[in-house]
Amino acid sequence: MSVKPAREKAAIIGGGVIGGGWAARFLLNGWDVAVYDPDPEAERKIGEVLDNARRALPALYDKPLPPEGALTFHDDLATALDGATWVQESVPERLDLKHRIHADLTALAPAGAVIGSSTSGFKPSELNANGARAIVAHPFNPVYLLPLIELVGDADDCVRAAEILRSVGLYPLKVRKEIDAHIADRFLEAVWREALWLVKDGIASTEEIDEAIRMGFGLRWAQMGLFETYRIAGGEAGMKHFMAQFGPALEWPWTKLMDVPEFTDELVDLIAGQSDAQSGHMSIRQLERLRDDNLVGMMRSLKQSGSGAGGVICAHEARLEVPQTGDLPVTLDIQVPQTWTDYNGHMNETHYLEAGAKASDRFMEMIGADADYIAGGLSYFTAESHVRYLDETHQGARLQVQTQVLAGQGKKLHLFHMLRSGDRLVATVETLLLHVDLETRRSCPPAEAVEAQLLAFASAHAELPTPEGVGRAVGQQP
Ligand SMILES: NC(=O)C1=CN([C@@H]2O[C@H](COP(=O)(O)OP(=O)(O)OC[C@H]3O[C@@H](n4cnc5c(N)ncnc54)[C@H](O)[C@@H]3O)[C@@H](O)[C@H]2O)C=CC1
Ligand SMILES: C[N+](C)(C)CC(=O)CC(=O)[O-]
Repeated sequence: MSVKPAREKAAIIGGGVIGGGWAARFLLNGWDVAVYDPDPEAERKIGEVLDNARRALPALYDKPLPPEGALTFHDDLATALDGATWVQESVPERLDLKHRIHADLTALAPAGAVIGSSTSGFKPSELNANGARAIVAHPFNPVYLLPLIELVGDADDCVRAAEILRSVGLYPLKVRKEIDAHIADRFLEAVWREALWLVKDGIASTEEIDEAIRMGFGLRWAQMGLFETYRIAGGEAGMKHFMAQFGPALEWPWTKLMDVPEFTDELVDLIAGQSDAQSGHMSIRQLERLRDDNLVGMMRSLKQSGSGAGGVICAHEARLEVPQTGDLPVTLDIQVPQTWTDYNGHMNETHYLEAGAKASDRFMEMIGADADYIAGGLSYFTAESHVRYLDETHQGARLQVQTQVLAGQGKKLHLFHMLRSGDRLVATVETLLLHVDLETRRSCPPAEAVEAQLLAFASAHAELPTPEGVGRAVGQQP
């Protein structure tokens, strides 16, 4: 009898904005999560973060995440920590408070557990000044979507932590030396400081500053960062030319450098007032959902090239399984992202074909026509597709595709994809693919091993009834 392995457990100490995001990241990756937070509102707040996470994180993937773990709340720290593999402290950014909490965590957490701190700026040597054993595991909001975790501290603990973080789809970046505010918050601090000056000096409003970011360099940074972007900006002459041209500007008075505007009531009111005028018509949860839908759309695009966060999702997706049920292979199992929907409030027509195309790609992998095979110069091209739209499906719905081989001999591969949402058949995509030589760009027979696997599917599927709708032409719909 096979014994199901026990689920891993994470203890979340402090369940606010960041602790809630960590809880969602672990839960949606199948971990049990125990939360310790004295705030009586913590359960409600985490519930709301979790609702937003459920509509966003699974929509990044073309495979389902593991079944959700169990979420529990505890008044007693020892119970929350019992059996935890990962302990994440996310209490407010005050060193005295962090010292008290880490003394307790070091005493009570299981000896083998990683103890991470979400601190935005404290160094491990500061956190551990009284003998604690934490590493910095600094996340980015929303933790359930953004992959970066800056790891700072003991080398062995960071190696162990990195493997766990990768298993839940995160991207650990080991910071070589501890410094105040790690790597990313050094930038964010500089940008924020300059922005505060621009508002205080009446140069720009909060809205104009946000436009200056999101209409320009913000778009560039998500896919290439700073240095790769500037390499291109140097033109054919490259990075040295870029530095020669723009380096001297660092000496000019472009920035206020280290001066920080004084946080007077007047400045705080000015910024808060402009921010209300800019975004006050939406609640924080609505803004979070808008942000998440945009992030999911952008991150799904980055998957195409494997750039930046897109590469992290691809690597995590390769570790996920598509559960198989029934006589036909399940070739796609996804949660419909918001960016697949349209002004009619349902999944847009183009994405039914996209789902069919992804199912064809997956079926090719199943018969051995995978990335290595394609790199070897052989592949399939789609020659014809027919989509029947039978029912609606919506954002957040689970969409599963099962694929029947109608014919699979020689150069031809004739597939019938059935798209289901729950027990409803919402579309069929019938596709004819031709095997091609990528050098001559002409059709040719597949390699023997691929043909053998294809024939095995084809003969098994020939025993099954022909699905309703096969061979249907446009206009024949009843
Ligand atoms: N908000 C952000 O954008 C980011 C914050 N961080 C870091 O994450 C940490 C937490 O920040 P936020 O989540 O923003 O703060 P928050 O104020 O939203 O949440 C803090 C939570 O800790 C709880 N708490 C207070 N004392 C506690 C105690 N003794 N034991 C257990 N829980 C306790 C509070 O009730 C609250 O729910 C900070 O170290 C911060 O620097 C890191 C990345 C981004
Ligand atoms: C504002 N902040 C310093 C708490 C921001 C971070 O630490 C990271 C983030 O999510 O931007």
